[in-house]
Amino acid sequence: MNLREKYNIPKHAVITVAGTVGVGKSTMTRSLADALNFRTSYEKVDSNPYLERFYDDFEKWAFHLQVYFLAERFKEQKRMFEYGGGFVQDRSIYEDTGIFARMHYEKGTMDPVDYGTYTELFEAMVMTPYFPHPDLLIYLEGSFDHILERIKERGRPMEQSTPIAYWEEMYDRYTRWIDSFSACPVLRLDIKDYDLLKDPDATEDIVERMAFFMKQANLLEK
Ligand SMILES: Nc1ncnc2c1ncn2[C@@H]1O[C@H](COP(=O)(O)OP(=O)(O)O)[C@@H](O)[C@H]1O
Ligand SMILES: Nc1ncnc2c1ncn2[C@H]1C[C@H](O)[C@@H](COP(=O)(O)O)O1
Repeated sequence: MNLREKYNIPKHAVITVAGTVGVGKSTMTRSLADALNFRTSYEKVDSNPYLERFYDDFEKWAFHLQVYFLAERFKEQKRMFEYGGGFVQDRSIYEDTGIFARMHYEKGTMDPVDYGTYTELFEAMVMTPYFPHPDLLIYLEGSFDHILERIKERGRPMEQSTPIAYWEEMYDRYTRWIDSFSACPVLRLDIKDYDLLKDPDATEDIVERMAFFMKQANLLEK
């Protein structure tokens, strides 16, 4: 019996892992998907044709990158729908608009006309009754220093050369964003409370917490 069956997690659930850069979303996505026997949906980093150019010149590439991410996430949404769920997804589409696009617009590195076009496109595609929300969003949080340490440890060159102020701004925005997020139920996990890389029991503890949370929210299989 896998952990999904043991804890009655619905077979068709879509679980999204959210949080700032470097907090541990991809690692959590992999562990949960393995434990639940779910498929994964990752965001494209290595094969993303705009990401490095974007980090080199925010103003020039912000719009291209946002449209690219929006298209990619929408395709993934379609794929998850076609499989009928049973997915763990690395980052939500809501973070693209609520954190990244908005931050670049408000900090002056995304043109206001581009931002308007992007927002209209996002709303037409996502803010419709036909767009299914995840069943659960797992929000990973931790201290800024801990997260910065992880960004350094992972060592993606384009992120190493980005000023720390950028990560600080993003961190603060995430903290405010999650407090008002209401598109689906949110389970918050503090990264100091588990270590998926060193503790073999950590994943089961998290699945158990998920099941407890989903039971309170009436989301479990009967
Ligand atoms: N639970 C964990 N315990 C210890 N280190 C972790 C944990 N999760 C992630 N890491 C490390 O932190 C770094 C960022 O993790 P990653 O999953 O790539 O983050 P994200 O997808 O949120 O950007 C990686 O070096 C990863 O090995
Ligand atoms: N929507 C986005 N706009 C700008 N940058 C983004 C967006 N989504 C992801 N990113 C960046 C941030 C990181 O450098 C990589 C991957 O994110 P991660 O949180 O490490 O999975 O892409």
